Amino acid sequence: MPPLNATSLPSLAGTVSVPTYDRSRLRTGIVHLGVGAFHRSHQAMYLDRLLERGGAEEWAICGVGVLPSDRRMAEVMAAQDGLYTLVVKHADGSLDARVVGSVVEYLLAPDDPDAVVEKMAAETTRIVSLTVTEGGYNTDPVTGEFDAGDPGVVHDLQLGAAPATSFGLVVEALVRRRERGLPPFTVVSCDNIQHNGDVARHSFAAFAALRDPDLGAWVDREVPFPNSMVDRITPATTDDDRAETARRFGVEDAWPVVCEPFTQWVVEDRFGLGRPPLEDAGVQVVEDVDPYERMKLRLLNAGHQGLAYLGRLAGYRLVHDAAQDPLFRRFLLGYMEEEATPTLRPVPGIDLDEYRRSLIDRFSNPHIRDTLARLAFDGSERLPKWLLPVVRDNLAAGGEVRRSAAVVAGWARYSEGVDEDGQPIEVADRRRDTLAASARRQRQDPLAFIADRELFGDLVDDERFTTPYLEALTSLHERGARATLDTLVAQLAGA
Ligand SMILES: NC(=O)c1ccc[n+]([C@@H]2O[C@H](COP(=O)([O-])OP(=O)(O)OC[C@H]3O[C@@H](n4cnc5c(N)ncnc54)[C@H](O)[C@@H]3O)[C@@H](O)[C@H]2O)c1
Ligand SMILES: O=P(O)(O)OC[C@@H](O)[C@@H](O)[C@H](O)[C@H](O)CO
Repeated sequence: MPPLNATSLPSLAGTVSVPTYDRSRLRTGIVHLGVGAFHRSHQAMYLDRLLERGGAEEWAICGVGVLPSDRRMAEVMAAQDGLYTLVVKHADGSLDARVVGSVVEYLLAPDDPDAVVEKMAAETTRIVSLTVTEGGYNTDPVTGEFDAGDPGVVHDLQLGAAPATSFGLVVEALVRRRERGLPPFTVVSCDNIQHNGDVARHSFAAFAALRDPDLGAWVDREVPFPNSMVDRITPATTDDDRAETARRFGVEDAWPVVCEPFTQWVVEDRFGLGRPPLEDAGVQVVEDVDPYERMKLRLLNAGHQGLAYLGRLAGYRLVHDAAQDPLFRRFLLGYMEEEATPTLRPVPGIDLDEYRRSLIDRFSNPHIRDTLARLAFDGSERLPKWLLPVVRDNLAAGGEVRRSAAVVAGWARYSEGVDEDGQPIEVADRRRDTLAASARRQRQDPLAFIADRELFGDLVDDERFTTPYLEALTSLHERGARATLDTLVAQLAGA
């Protein structure tokens, strides 16, 4: 079996769908920072669809790895000429595979930061997009302020330093464009953050202002940052995925990507230098993305947080196993119906009953084999941004918060780093040490975990939250996750 690359591509056409467009004629119009699993299952897939239809030849993608840990991706992209296999896994076990051809270049910033800056500064680049995770915006979880003390930021602000962060790279490219009389590109964040464009604007303008206040004001004023809502469950690729891609589709791909069938991208129509005809690929281009992103982050992503900690404590490792458990289904649906949905705005064209049910079905797809560990990664960047806004809105409106409080208590118990069988839990979080220290104190001082005001603000002062939180935490300590959920679900059903 030949390895996947431009030369072997024609020979694969019999076993897998491959690009029929001429990749040698494509031009790069988009530079994407953070080419991970999600970019490859989502934005690059939409662009591949457009390229297949024709008429978007100037919108091919140059991928960029910002971190040294992107080296493996750089090697694979170089060896495979940017090609990779996207394997869609349906709930009935059937698979579709397609070799995606829209990523035509890849640059690793730590090797050559100037090449990355020049690529973004080039006149042909009209969009810079990002999937650099929630933590990649370097903001305080409660205040939203940019962290000027971050070591990468401090480094990038030194005179003459080669940029090593997204902020340093993007702002330097904007500076060069401005000096050359070129208008700024549009920055499109595709991360799971409410108002991701506004957050990106705030962070990039704050960094630019630290270089020069006038530059900060210019970025804030002149660079378009549309908000977007993005959705497609995409787990990390495993060796089994590689083997299955070879066996089922005859493709020897060092880094395929697997995902669910569902996909959605809703983006605001604010592009300074034009955009691809995204609608033709099924993207919803709207005036205001807020209702969509609120719905998705508060139902899907906060729902994921509900599974991540309590599911792991109850002994599960895989998302679908927890989601198929009737107790977890009732708990999750209850959270979605009674706590998240009352905080949403009407969402054009969406039946929320149907949306909630479809989420449970999506979580239950056994072939995705998504892990609870992936959902629990960097909880300190996620839970405060997805679940705590639901709590705050409900407290303000006199609404229900008991299930949300149980999820937060689950996170607190999980952060102790030991499961209910006494086995270690690998807590992967940039604040792991702080979380572990406060979680370890909570057996004596039960509010210790949520006393961290950087994460929880003033929630610790509100008895309407602390009372159910303490009940859940005590029950998790004394009776475990299952019994805690059982009681809560029964109580709330009778409420
Ligand atoms: N995987 C999904 O199901 C999914 C779905 C919707 C949205 N997303 C969004 O995409 C993001 C990435 O998910 P993924 O599955 O591609 O993860 P991944 O781990 O496969 O890739 C993450 C990429 O982000 C880069 N990155 C991380 N921190 C960074 C930083 N501080 N600066 C610059 N680059 C940084 C990594 O180097 C890597 O290239 C998520 O955090 C989320 O916001 C993911
Ligand atoms: O990717 P993260 O870390 O932002 O969040 C974990 C999951 O909730 C998330 O990846 C979902 O699978 C995704 O948002 C579905 O579209």
